[in-house]
Amino acid sequence: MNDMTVPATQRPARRVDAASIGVAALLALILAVPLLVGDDFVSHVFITICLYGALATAWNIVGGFAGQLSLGHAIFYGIGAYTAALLVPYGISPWIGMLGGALVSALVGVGIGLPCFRLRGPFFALATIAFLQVIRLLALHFTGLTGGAVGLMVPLQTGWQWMIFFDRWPSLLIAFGMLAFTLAVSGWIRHSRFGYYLVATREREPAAAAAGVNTLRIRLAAVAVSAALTSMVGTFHGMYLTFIEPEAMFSLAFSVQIAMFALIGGIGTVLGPLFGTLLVVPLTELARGWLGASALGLHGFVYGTVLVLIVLFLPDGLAGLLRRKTASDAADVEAGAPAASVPAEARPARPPLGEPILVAEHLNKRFGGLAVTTDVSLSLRQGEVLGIIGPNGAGKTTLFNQLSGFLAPQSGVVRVRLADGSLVTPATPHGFAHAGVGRTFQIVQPFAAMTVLENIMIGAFHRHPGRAEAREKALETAARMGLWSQRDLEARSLTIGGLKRLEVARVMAMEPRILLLDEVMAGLNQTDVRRAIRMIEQIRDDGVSIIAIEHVMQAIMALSDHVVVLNSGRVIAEGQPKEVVRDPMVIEAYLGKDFVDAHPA
Ligand SMILES: Nc1ncnc2c1ncn2[C@@H]1O[C@H](COP(=O)(O)OP(=O)(O)OP(=O)(O)O)[C@@H](O)[C@H]1O
Repeated sequence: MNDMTVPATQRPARRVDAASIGVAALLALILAVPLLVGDDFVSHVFITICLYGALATAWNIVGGFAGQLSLGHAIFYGIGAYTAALLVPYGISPWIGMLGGALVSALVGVGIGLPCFRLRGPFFALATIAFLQVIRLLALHFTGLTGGAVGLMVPLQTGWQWMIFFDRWPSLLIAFGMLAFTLAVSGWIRHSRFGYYLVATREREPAAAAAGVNTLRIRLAAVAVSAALTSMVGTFHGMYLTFIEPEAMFSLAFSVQIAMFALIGGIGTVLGPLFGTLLVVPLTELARGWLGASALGLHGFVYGTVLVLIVLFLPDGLAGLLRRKTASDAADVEAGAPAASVPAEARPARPPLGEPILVAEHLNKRFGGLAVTTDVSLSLRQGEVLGIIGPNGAGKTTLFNQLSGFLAPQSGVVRVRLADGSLVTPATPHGFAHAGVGRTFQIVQPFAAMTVLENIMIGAFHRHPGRAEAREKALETAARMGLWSQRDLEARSLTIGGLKRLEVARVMAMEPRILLLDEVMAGLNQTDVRRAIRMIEQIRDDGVSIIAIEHVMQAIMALSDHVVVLNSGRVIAEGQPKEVVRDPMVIEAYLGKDFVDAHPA
């Protein structure tokens, strides 16, 4: 790696250090204030802050990182409380019950997630509410187990073994430990490959799948972790309250409340849920304490007011405010980039084309009555650039979707040769990615909330699971793809040319052996087209075999070793570019006579 990358990799570390000190100071205050004040009510408020902060942080793993707005998280809270409380009469410590509850909750979470993760937006939220109501009704019905509407008293045995104390401070220590543990898990997730994959899946599921992410599995893992953590807090809260009943334990209002803390503090950030809790819980508890029975339900008014103010003035929550501040402090872009590309004359001569590396045989695909690909066969050889051209609606993108696992052909097969020479037929986008096939999308699919570098890291994680190595690979790829100076910008701020390069950079960071490019030059000006042609030549010379759908004939003529022409879903011609453009059928269906007049032999 070039020397110039060293400052770039060190600078964020200093920011992280400052942030870590801030977090440690905040946590120390949360623990120290109630211990120093020594008042029961203050201790109770801080215990509540710790517990709700932990619950909101756990919720945020699914609701924020994965972007799935669950309103049924009380299910796991209730399971945690009931599992431990039901085991206590058998002499089993709640600490053991807590682990059992976490395991049951993780399994229930996966069971609910499997059908629900097929749903999007409000439908997902509604489905989680429906599951919560079913479980609440079941808990009310099975009175022998749960005590039904009458509820269940937790046997009053005190001491660390039973999680019940006369003093407040042991409860405070446990609640604080839960908050710290949940934050540590959440922070680890956010900064690991798992967290990057979750955010990528939230932002653009197809692009994440093309980068090799098994999007369903990653979401199920998130719900399992989130459910287990929520359940652990539920166990302790049940013991702290010493009385549990279905209406309170499986409450919709409680589920909404947890989600709201995260929304107020900053959804999808590690500390946001805690910030939200720190703002709202003291306000509501103090209002309750001061006004007592004269203003029952006032806490709902406080939540509502804070939520309205946040939505109006801080749509990214409190954490968004902090992020804006640190981003402006850190606006320090260095100039210059490592050498981006090797000059063409310095590159070694191209080796002869090798054996077929991707083969499609007799692909047929219909959408209802419309035959979009009919008996399409093609073969890409090692080191080759295969151009696919054809008029709009010819079926080119549909063919690409079959070559990358996004669509299953009704008949026909796609085979990919692995590095060891064996042929496989993957069935899913991540299966194709694992077989070495990378693809771009005709309509660019950036992970908008991530920086350019983080976007490229999503591709780099495919072969470099560690964050540091993925970052190193992404920096190198950014330099090669001419994105060095934009690496710390949010992807949404790039121009169309930059977005197209980012699309290719993300795929190249996966180190694919086969690259499928879907109209990467559409909408580019002449300078950017020439730049893109040089970029693709360089990728080809690095040993990647390429299939490119393109309308820019200048690029097709300059790059392609072989061209396939599609029209109305059928291959109407194929061969060397110079032969194909003179084919009367191609001229009639696609190029037009003007093209031949403008490009005489
Ligand atoms: N999911 C779908 N459901 C129904 N019809 C579809 C679907 N996707 C594509 N089509 C139709 O299939 C045909 C081929 O579309 P496709 O996008 O593959 O063409 P294309 O050659 O890539 O076109 P363009 O050059 O405009 O991108 C079009 O008529 C399109 O409307």
